[in-house]
Amino acid sequence: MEKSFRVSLSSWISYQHINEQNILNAVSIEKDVDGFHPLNIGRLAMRGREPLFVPCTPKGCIELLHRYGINIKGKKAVVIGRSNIVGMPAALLLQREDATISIVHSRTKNPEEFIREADIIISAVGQPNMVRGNWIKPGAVIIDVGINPVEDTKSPRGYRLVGDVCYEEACKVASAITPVPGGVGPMTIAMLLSNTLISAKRIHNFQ
Ligand SMILES: NC(=O)C1=CN([C@@H]2O[C@H](COP(=O)(O)OP(=O)(O)OC[C@H]3O[C@@H](n4cnc5c(N)ncnc54)[C@H](OP(=O)(O)O)[C@@H]3O)[C@@H](O)[C@H]2O)C=CC1
Ligand SMILES: Nc1nc(=O)c2c([nH]1)NC[C@@H]1CN(c3ccc(C(=O)N[C@@H](CCC(=O)O)C(=O)O)cc3)C=[N+]21
Repeated sequence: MEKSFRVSLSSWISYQHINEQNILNAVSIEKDVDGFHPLNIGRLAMRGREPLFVPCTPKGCIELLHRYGINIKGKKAVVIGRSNIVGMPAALLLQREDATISIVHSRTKNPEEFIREADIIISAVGQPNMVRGNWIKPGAVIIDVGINPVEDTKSPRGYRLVGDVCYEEACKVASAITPVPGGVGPMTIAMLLSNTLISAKRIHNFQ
């Protein structure tokens, strides 16, 4: 009994250890609606190549900029955060749109120096109210990706959601800012549906 338990325990451990890279490599690139497969990310990074799918949250950020008529070409943009799912692909997309980008991360010294220069700010950090009003260039456009729960005893859930940007301060300085909730979050979901539709149409040779 004990011996067989040991054997099954070791196989259980190898089953439970989900390896992110193995999973991402296993997803068929034609069905990679998250846009996380290394081939898709590689194509996103290369000039003259097109990814089959653009990651949903960064795609939603660019869609918001387009829909609100915000010019990206030639603008200074800062992306705060460099994760594989948001910050890095957001920076690649802005660069593809001919912005000049800076990427700020946890090892950046004096992040506000970079942020103050930017015409467009995309923040994907996960730190409530990190970006203050006096870090923002007057007239800048702010896309706040952060979804951060903060304790709020007055809310029925016991918490409320805030972004990475101090909204009350930033809305006085920015020319446009996305709220949290009701900003990028719902766009992510819409872009996942958009990518799923693109995938289905391609698979069925549908226009
Ligand atoms: N609205 C939406 O649809 C989505 C929202 N989110 C939200 O966006 C936020 C970020 O998500 P995700 O990218 O997955 O998070 P990760 O934790 O994977 O990445 C956070 C990034 O922020 C950087 N960072 C951390 N602290 C600081 C700091 N003090 N100053 C500057 N940079 C810092 C990290 O730097 P380093 O690389 O050096 O560690 C890292 O690159 C979260 O709040 C998450 O919930 C995420 C996905 C979708
Ligand atoms: N591989 C991966 N893919 C993701 O897509 C992913 C992830 N990891 N890690 C965590 C973040 C977070 N995220 C959210 C998406 C939408 C809302 C959303 O729609 N929020 C609503 C509010 C919802 C509420 O009130 O609870 C809003 O902002 O209006 C929130 C959070 C996706 N993420």
